[in-house]
Amino acid sequence: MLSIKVECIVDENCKIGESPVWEEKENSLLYVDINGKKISRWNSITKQVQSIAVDAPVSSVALRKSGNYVITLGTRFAALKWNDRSVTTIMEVDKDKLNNRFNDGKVDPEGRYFAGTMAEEIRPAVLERQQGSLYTLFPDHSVIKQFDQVDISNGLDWSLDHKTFFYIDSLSYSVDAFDYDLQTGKISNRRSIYKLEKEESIPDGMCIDIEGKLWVACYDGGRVIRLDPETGKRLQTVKLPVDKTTSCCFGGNDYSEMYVTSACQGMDDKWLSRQPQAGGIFKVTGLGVKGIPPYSYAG
Ligand SMILES: O=C(O)[C@H](O)[C@@H](O)[C@H](O)[C@H](O)CO
Ligand SMILES: [Zn+2]
Repeated sequence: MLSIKVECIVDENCKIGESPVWEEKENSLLYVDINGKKISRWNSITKQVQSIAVDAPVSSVALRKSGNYVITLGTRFAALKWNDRSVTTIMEVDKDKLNNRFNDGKVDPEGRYFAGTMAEEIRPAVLERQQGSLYTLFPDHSVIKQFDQVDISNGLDWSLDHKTFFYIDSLSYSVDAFDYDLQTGKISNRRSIYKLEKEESIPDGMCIDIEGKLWVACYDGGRVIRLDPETGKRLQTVKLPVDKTTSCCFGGNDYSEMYVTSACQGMDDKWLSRQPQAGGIFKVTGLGVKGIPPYSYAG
């Protein structure tokens, strides 16, 4: 019997920690603090964190095939060169929506960067609704809008056969699936595969494991849950010592560890004193299932 262990590896109070991505080449975990406006890299060997501050909310980071990274910054897709600390805009979206920002993003198996937008929150999960859209940045730097009318564009990933795209609009309290056309990057046939239970609260970031099951971080639920997208059943719940769990990814040795980000924004002093690790980064071992490496942006 494996025993699950949860450990806080970066004890910092990210306002909104998000977008954990394992970078094998650097033995490191990348993540962002959206409202802390920084991108960080935790080295699993030295245990040191390096950070780059930026001038706008940074909501996701992804690897780039040519080296370095791509990020979603404000309403821009941008390139980030780590050593130069330079950020260059690739494309801007939602130019007519001044109160919007990007939220979660991830690269598809063909190297396209998917990321969605939302209105700025007044407080957690309170915002002008239906202002967001889901976008795709292609390797040639063109952008398409996949759909609009999104409340909080959040977790996303692809099935292991690349025929299904999984997506979360947080305020729908649902994990959805679409048919995915890997050739064109187009999606169709939206349906719900899982509705969150009350104590699971709000679905946030998501990743897939090597058995094709989905792991969803539950914001205000203090947990990650494992779902079977075929049957729509929850298979497992892993609780964390903080309520605002925001996202998860696999990484570490052979992708056998899970990394979970969290947030502290919106918590009062009493809540924070009960959960001093709120906003920290956590490592979960002993799950007995591995993940898959992240894809890199091909542009
Ligand atoms: O982490 C994110 O994806 C958002 O930027 C957060 O703000 C939360 O998801 C949201 O508050 C929960 O509803
Ligand atoms: Zn999120």
